[in-house]
Amino acid sequence: MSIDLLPCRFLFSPSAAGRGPSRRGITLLSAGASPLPTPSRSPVRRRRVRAAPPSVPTNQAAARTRTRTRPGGENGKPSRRQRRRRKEGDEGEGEERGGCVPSMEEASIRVGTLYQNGDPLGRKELGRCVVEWLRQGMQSMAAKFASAELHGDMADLDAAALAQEWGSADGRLGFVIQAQPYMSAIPMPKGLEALCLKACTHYPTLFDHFQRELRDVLQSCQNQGLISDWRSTQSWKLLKEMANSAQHREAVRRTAPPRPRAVHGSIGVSLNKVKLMQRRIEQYVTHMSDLLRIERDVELEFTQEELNATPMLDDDSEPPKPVEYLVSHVQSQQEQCDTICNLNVISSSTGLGGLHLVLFRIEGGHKLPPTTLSPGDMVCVRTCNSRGEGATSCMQGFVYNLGEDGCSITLALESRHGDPTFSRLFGKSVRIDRIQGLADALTYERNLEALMILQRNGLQKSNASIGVVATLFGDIKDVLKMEQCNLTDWDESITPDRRISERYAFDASQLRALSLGLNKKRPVLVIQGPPGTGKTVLLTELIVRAVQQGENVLVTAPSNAAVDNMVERLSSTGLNIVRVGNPARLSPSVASKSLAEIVNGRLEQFRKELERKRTDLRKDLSYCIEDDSLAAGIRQLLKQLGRDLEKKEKETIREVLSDAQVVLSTNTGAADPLIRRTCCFDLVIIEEAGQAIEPSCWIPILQGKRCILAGDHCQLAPVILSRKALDGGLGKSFLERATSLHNGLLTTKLTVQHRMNDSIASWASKEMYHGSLKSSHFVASQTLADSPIVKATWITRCPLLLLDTRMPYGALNTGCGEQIDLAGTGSFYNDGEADIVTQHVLNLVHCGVSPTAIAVQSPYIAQVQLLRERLEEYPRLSGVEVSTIDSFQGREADAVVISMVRSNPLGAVGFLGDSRRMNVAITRARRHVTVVCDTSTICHSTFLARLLRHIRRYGQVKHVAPGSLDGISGLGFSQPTLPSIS
Ligand SMILES: Nc1ncnc2c1ncn2[C@@H]1O[C@H](COP(=O)(O)OP(=O)(O)OP(=O)(O)O)[C@@H](O)[C@H]1O
Repeated sequence: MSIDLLPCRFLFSPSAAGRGPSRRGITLLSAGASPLPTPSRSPVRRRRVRAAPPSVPTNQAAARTRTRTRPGGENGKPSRRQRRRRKEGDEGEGEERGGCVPSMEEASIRVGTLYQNGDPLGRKELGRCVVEWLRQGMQSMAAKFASAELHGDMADLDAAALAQEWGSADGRLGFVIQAQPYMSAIPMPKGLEALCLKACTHYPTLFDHFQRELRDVLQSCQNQGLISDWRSTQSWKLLKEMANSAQHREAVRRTAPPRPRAVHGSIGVSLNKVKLMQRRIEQYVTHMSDLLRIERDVELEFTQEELNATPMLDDDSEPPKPVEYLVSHVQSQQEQCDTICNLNVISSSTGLGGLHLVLFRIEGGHKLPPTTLSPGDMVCVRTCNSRGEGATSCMQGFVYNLGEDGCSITLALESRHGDPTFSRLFGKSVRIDRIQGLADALTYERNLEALMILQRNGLQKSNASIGVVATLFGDIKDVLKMEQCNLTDWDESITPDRRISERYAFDASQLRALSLGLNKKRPVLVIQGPPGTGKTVLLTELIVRAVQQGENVLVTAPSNAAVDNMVERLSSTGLNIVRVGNPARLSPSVASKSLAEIVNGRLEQFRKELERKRTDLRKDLSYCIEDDSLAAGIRQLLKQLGRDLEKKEKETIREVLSDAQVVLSTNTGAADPLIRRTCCFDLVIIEEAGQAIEPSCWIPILQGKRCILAGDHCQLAPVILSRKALDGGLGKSFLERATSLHNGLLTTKLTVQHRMNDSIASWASKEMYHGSLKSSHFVASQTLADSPIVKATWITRCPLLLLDTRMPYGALNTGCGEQIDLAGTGSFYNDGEADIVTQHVLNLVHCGVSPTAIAVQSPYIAQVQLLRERLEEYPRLSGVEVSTIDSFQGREADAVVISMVRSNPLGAVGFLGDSRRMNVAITRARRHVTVVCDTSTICHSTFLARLLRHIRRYGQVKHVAPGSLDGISGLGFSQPTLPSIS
């Protein structure tokens, strides 16, 4: 069917009004004078402006102006009553010109600006006046269209042709042209003419308004019974078809302004990118949870092995007695274990923080056997038979204390969900095993919980650490976008804060780290520092200054020892610090800062008073008859006193924690509800972050607005038992991962070490840090002999010494071979080396070196124990610290003596070849390092061979046999006759 669109145009043209009937004989109406009833407004339609129909001029503008000039409510805003009055006025008064008169603000909207801000239509900014103006124009056009419907003229129109006409590029123009007379029949709002002209030539806008107005007109007709169903009218169907036509859609798409991208309010990144981040988080959480589960399963296996390894007594054996045994799994985890059998539960009580304290005594009131158990040790508790054989299911807990009478031991047992499962221990014979590798269910749960929180809340606006999460899971563009939105600040050119520290003159790299660390807008900072570069010192200063700038700080570390080290450093700063953690696991030196101690101190008076009341009530109770109502009342009062104490305790804990400027705990300890519930921190600092597994770091990170990770990925890594979990990445620390993110944007490096003689530091620098570690000139040439109380001998002047147990012609000195620990630990010891170490330490002390300035280390626990025994034989040596390398990380000593132990024909060096462990061992020394070893075994590792070569070059070498050293003269052996090799 051929289509003649002219009549249609003509039909809708208001300019044709009064020129007589159209070709099709339709009555034409003038614009704005619809014969149809004014449509009632659909309830779903939002009308911002109430205006009388244009045909009815109103004084609304004047009324509105008047209303505007009336004094407003608070803040100049119109009060509710004024708004209501204005509304009433609007309804009652007419409008002078157009729908309304724009405010100065509206009038000042410029079309150019609208285009610039990506909203050329100015949908938002057009303002109610322009929208109203458009609506009125399109209403009158729609009325005409509907009137054609009522007069039956629509049937002749071909919808497809009309759609093509209006949908095509030309048709678009056609529609716009047709609309113009209707639009110009309505007076434009004053001052918005430019905007109105822009809007009334914008096809999608016009069409959109037209469609809505037509709907309203038709609905109104339906309401008045002029048509039966507005949706089935010819005009509506026609319009729908047009709207659905490909041409129309294409036209709309081409002219539609680009949609402003939805943006996440807190981080300024588009929602699509946020979705991508969330997907990354989910993948990460799934992966990490799997690895945690794998690791936990392997830990449980080890635990079971250990429990099964408990030697059982045979029938002829003595009555039950403590069984001491050693276990072996991973060498670095070797620890002696202890067991106490035949214990009875005496009583239980609740300790601070809801700990369930259970008191045990040996059956028959005997003394406890000699035990290596000490407060803080993790234990497993099981029921046992009369021979000490334990049941398979066990409970986990800690040694809380050992009774002073030597007969009792108190354990802190965990109760899950308020269920004190230990009640089943009552009346039974119980055994306690200490096993180092015991799978710690609580730690596992807390790590997993942190991952879940990360997944659920990580990108939520309410999450304080959203900036940190977005930085770690976004790409570099997201990070820069956040900076553009002024939400973060990665400025590296910040002028270092050169305020003089009371304690140290910081070097340039430290000052830079300090400045970056104090930038409140930097979500993440990684301080990567080789040994001795002052990470701990710097963190202490940073915490002090962060508190000065009004921040509260959460400080965590993977181990209790590292946290306690920070507590000690902060104790002298005068800050209000609180150490949270199981009181049994804290070192005595920090007890005064522990939450338990502080709370107990504050409650002392309250407790005394409560105890006095209790005693009085009990006395009263004793005078009462059993079923007396008075007795019941007293019992109630006693219960109430217990509740009062509990309440007071909770209040005090909350008070102490919220008053604290710095809260310290282990990473997993930060999941303690006491910390979680109390506050959100401005700054979270994780010390020794290179030693922590990633999930554990999320526990503190998610509690702060920004975080600082400090550590060294070339020192000890997290200990992982499962090979699969290790390969999956659980052994890679957060610090290591964050260092490589965003081209190193998050990281700052400390480059100057302030601890070691340069001969010691240069080995670490070359071997581990690509030569980037420099020595401060204050320490570069320091030796033991610098101290006025130390005799200057060739030993005390020598920073590096190798005591070789093999003679120059290749024979190993007697007694210097390695031996496997007969107790079955899998650990090694070396008698000859223990002897040489002891003699050497005696030499040093004889020269005037303080025993407390000497640290003896060995990677093997069996050797550590042997060395302790040997040194204990000499009271003069009391104060010399003997420990495994792992437990000495983070600390330092003037002189360090290392016993390498391994000496075998195969050249097996075990985990001595772990460069990170050896890096830690050597770099603990300030002025002197002695390595005692069998060089022919050790040099089988190329890494260790390079260490030996370094010592030969920059230090001294002496071949020694046990007993050849004279620890009494102080010059036990003469200076090597052979010059050191250069
Ligand atoms: N700017 C400085 N001026 C003088 N001494 C400093 C400075 N910075 C650090 N030190 C000293 O250097 C030694 C090492 O510092 P610290 O223990 O903080 O280093 P670290 O990086 O934590 O070492 P590690 O990683 O080996 O544990 C300490 O004795 C400390 O007092």
